Amino acid sequence: MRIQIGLLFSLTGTTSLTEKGQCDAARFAIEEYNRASCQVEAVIADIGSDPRKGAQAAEKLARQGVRIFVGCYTSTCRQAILPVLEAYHCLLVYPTLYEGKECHPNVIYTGELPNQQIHTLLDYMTSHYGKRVYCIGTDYYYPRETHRQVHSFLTQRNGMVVKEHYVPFGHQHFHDVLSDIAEEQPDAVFSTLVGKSIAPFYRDFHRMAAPRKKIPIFSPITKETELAAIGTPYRAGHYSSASYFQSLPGEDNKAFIATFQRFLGEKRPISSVMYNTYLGTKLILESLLDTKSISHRDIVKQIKGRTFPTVCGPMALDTSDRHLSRPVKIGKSLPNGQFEIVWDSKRSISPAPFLTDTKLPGALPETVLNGWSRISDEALIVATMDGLIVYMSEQASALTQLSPGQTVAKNNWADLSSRYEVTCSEQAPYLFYLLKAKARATPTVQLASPAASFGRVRTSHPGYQAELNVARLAAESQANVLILGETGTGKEVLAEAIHRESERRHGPFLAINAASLPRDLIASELFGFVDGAFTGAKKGGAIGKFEAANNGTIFLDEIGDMPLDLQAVLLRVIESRKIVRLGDTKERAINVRIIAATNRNLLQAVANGDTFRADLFYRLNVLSITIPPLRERSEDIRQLAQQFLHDLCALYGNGPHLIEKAAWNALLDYQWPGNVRELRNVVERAFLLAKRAGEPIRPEHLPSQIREDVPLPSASPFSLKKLEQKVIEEALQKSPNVEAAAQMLGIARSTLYRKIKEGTKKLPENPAAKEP
Ligand SMILES: Nc1ncnc2c1ncn2[C@@H]1O[C@H](COP(=O)(O)OP(=O)(O)OP(=O)(O)O)[C@@H](O)[C@H]1O
Repeated sequence: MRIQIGLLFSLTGTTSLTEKGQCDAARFAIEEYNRASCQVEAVIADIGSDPRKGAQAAEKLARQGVRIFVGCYTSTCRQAILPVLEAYHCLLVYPTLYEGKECHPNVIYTGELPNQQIHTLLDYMTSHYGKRVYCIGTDYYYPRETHRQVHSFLTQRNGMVVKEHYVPFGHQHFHDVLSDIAEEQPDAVFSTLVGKSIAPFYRDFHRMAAPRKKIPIFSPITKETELAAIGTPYRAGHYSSASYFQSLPGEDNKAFIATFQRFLGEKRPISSVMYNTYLGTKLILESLLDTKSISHRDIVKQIKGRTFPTVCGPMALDTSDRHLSRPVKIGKSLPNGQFEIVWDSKRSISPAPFLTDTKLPGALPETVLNGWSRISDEALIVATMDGLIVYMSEQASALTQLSPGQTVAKNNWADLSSRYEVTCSEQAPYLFYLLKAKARATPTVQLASPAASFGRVRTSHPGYQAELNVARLAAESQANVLILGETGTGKEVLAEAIHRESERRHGPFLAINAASLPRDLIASELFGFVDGAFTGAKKGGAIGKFEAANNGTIFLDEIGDMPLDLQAVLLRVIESRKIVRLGDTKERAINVRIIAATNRNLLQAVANGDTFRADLFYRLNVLSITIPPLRERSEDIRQLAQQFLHDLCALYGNGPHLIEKAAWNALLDYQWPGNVRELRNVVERAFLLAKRAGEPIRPEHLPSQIREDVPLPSASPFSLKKLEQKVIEEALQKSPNVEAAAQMLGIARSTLYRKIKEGTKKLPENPAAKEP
């Protein structure tokens, strides 16, 4: 059996500097394999740093029968080829470090995740250099998302991102940025520049910023390949982190370098992305030997859960997802273009693709994180229940040798108490330790409660709590915000909470829904119009929502449905902070913060390149918050239902206060396609029925789809959709018109129309189920 493996790399284009090495590494792994059994052919496609080309190349190869791919460097490129992988049942080995938040069934990820690479690098940076950091990156998803995590990490440690700056792909002129860095004098620079921008930035940085103060650059991307392009004397004294460095000691690494360089025909540097590509390709090839199958399911089944030796130490493909647990090192760059290892995790760090914002399992109160050192002399350490230190006040850092990110075993805490007076308070999911040098008396300290509150939005779901941390940051900043979440999850409620907690709280909060407005009216609604601007325009004209929201916040709901031409206008407004009314030429300055929301996969739309503009996406996505669907936060169903019941009792003066156990079970089992909106409607309906009967809420007061809801048989991604289809179908059948069906489902009419249009369900034959 002759097997073809598609190598999707950019041999030309702005990121070719790094990707050429990755392509060589995959070829090397294949050549090594073929030496034993000559069965595999590498089919190379140059995707020219262009995601669309990547998708086209993948599709062409898939049509020719290729089922295994290795490749992609940028996340945008990976995202672009996912639909091809799904359509043709292919597997992709994605060998590049990335921002996480993904676990696609057709992908194996062999690059480092932020919890392995970024958090370790930031820990080192903050403990050795300081917490005032200047971020610079190339303008696309990975740098923006990574800087968001840097921001979140630093804020939790009383640090800050002093400024964030982005440049387009291939940008090579850094004079302005470097003057800015020289002015700001941060403790460190964090760079996510990629490709051709790296060498000019490091060179100019050396010339301009460095002489005043030794400011190091920390970058997850700048490795041996890039250092070679930077050259001497510009490349020494900066930091990176990864599992692999060429300078790793050990005979096995020496042998690997020697054979790889022989294959390359030159003494070219070897970097971690190259090693991760070699490793990923090798894993697939070894599995092929055993399974003799090119089915992505068989290959993954074969590799999952296995531990295998590497020159960096043992690694294993996690059984629950598709990322590697791995040891991580931090390297400091040397004049010769290699790294000196300055820190070594000495153990495998498990992958946490969905724990990218923070290591915290839940939200710690801001008061503790930001204010402790200012308001108290006590040394405070906060650790998770299994001993991972997630926060240390300045006093605690001064008093002990410990640092955040370290795990302290239970008996070692006891050891500390021989040197300090230690008071421990357990408030799950955290342990709070107060330390004092032994000679001093211990005053009683009231620890702040770790429960978080953000206006009406309360949650016990750890993932959502972490997202609410970002929402709090958003409230403190002027940045644009993008809220992602299914319909009815509370995007508008959260947007309003951010507004209410921000400096703009005394200004207006105006919401506009792009999907519910006729296309022709969106522009006039947003920007206003002058007399005679269009046929039928109101006499005297009108101001638009942007002007009306001046000094406040505008909430643009369903932004994913905004027509492309209007997206261009919106982008101009965001950049210039000026609007022009329709039919007018005069520019008017506005001071409005934009919070946008969508329940669509905008990134996919950006990757496809035809429905949403990438530049607008990145403008809006300065801070993005994802609200998990209600079915994933069952802990909130109870809390929200109780809150709604309480509100209803207060509103009606009396009524049932109790929900019977059987009714609770039905509520907790149900999948809530309409999310919080649906829950609120269901509780209100049940409240009124039970009130009339003078009873507590029982199952018979709940709608039939909830009483009869059968738990999903498995975590199949398709069953949920089917369930949703069933619910929509039933609602349409039972309702006299679409409006009533939408009400029954607890979703907006526009949302129901969209779902019908998406092919979720065709309008039924029932002639009654039509528009009124
Ligand atoms: N945390 C909350 N507390 C109380 N009510 C909530 C909460 N979140 C959502 N709701 C209720 O759910 C309804 C839907 O919320 P919202 O309109 O904010 O959702 P959405 O995600 O913007 O929906 P859509 O995508 O359909 O526009 C609201 O009317 C509100 O009453």
